[in-house]
Amino acid sequence: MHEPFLEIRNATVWRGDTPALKNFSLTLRHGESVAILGPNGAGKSTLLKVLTGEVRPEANPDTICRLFGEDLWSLEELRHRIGVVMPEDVARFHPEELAYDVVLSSLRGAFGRTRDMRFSRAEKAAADQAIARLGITALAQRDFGTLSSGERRRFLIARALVHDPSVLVLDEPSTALDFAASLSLVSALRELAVAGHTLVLVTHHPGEIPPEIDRAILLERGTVLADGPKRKVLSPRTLGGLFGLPLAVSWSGGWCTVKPA
Ligand SMILES: Nc1ncnc2c1ncn2[C@@H]1O[C@H](COP(=O)(O)OP(=O)(O)OP(=O)(O)O)[C@@H](O)[C@H]1O
Repeated sequence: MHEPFLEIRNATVWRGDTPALKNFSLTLRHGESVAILGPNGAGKSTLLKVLTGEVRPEANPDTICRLFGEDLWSLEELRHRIGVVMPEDVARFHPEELAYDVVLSSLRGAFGRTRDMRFSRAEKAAADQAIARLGITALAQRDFGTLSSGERRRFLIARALVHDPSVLVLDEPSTALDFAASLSLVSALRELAVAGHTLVLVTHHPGEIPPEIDRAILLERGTVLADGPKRKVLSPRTLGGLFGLPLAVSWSGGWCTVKPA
């Protein structure tokens, strides 16, 4: 069994006055990509924020929260171990930022390059490599604001990969992408999974979980409703109960299709 990079036991996580995760337990391991699903407000983004060290559970004697085997961690160190792709990050860059610098500035934890930032040859090579992996080298000298939504999303993934993290976290990566851009994004994710990255994919769409991700975790009101092989978890009964709709689920080549029953 691979080492866990996230171990949470009996954790309650508050967001303002809301217990966004309640008595929550979950283990995620290197080498096992997962898809996390659940209705709006179920706690998916909160779970990702625990994983990226941005929020912590309430301190209780029986609560455990370990990231990469540590009870305490530095955000700087986590940044090297976890690549994070949040669609809202697109808006953090000036439209005239060079697409290449969107990727490169990740090495300084910055959202854009300033004049005084200097980068070594090795750092530039890491950016070139991440950009090449996403197939966007030809776009790297364009202004970020002139790229399509799908192209910008690819640059955000390259930005997340520039540290060569073992774990890549993606929060609803296909939001606002058209059909073709979503398909192309999913194929980029498949390549990353095949290349050995562990993906943590939050999605509202069972149909975009690639065959390379077998484990599905369903959240409901801050708790884990179901966790296991996706064919078991994404059943008409469980999904239908969660969303309050009669649903039909079919499978083909590791892909899931959900329709009204
Ligand atoms: N900054 C905040 N302040 C107060 N409450 C918050 C905050 N962030 C999240 N919450 C609340 O915590 C709960 C879980 O929110 P979270 O964003 O984790 O859900 P989610 O499953 O990611 O939802 P969605 O699918 O809508 O993105 C919700 O009830 C939400 O209103």
